[in-house]
Amino acid sequence: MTLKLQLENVSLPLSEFSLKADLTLTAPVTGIRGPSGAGKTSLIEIIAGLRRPASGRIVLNDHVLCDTAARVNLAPELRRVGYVPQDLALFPHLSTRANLYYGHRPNGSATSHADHVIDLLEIRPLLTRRVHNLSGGEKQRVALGRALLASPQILLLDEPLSSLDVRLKEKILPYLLSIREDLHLPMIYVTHSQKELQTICDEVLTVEEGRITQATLSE
Ligand SMILES: Nc1ncnc2c1ncn2[C@@H]1O[C@H](COP(=O)(O)OP(=O)(O)OP(=O)(O)O)[C@@H](O)[C@H]1O
Repeated sequence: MTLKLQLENVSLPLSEFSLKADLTLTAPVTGIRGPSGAGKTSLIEIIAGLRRPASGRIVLNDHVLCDTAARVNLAPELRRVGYVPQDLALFPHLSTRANLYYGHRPNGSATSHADHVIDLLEIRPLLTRRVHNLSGGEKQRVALGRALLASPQILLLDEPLSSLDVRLKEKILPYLLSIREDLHLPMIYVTHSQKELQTICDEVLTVEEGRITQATLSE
């Protein structure tokens, strides 16, 4: 899947500064890094539709998601944007299956897409388990699966490995690479880890006090 995500003169006032974005993303996987409190999550949430910018325009593959001048701001579920927040936001009392299919959007070959995702992430044995009984790594895979079953055109990942210990990081990273290689799904990947940036990302942006600059992967 090719990507063209345009953020045109996007501005969001935060407590100490404003987040400003004026860029076009086309890389398969764009990494986002920057100090704590720099505005990384805010940027992701604007794209996901969870926050409304004060001004600007956001266009995903020629589909207008937000245009403040035209008073357009699509609801998150209408954006074809998959989002896995830092806290995963799973429903603990529901089964893995119910969580997975929560935002399910059949994409034509519906069953095969769902089956493919479930097998790719190796979560079939977990389908009938309640989510609150799953391990951290299992929950992470279920959250990824839920986002993928909504057939997004882009996947937004906010520090997907940061809460996992080293052993689990090593286990989950290959699944993220499979999403990249097998599903060819473009991603925006927020991380503090240079290793993750180098392993999974094609380009990297740095966010500092709301300002976004292009960086190189080797820095
Ligand atoms: N709803 C809000 N209104 C105003 N300011 C906010 C809001 N949410 C967060 N902020 C502030 O905006 C700044 C950026 O927050 P954000 O969560 O986007 O940073 P971040 O780069 O993702 O940080 P971290 O790496 O710690 O997750 C912080 O100073 C935060 O306190």
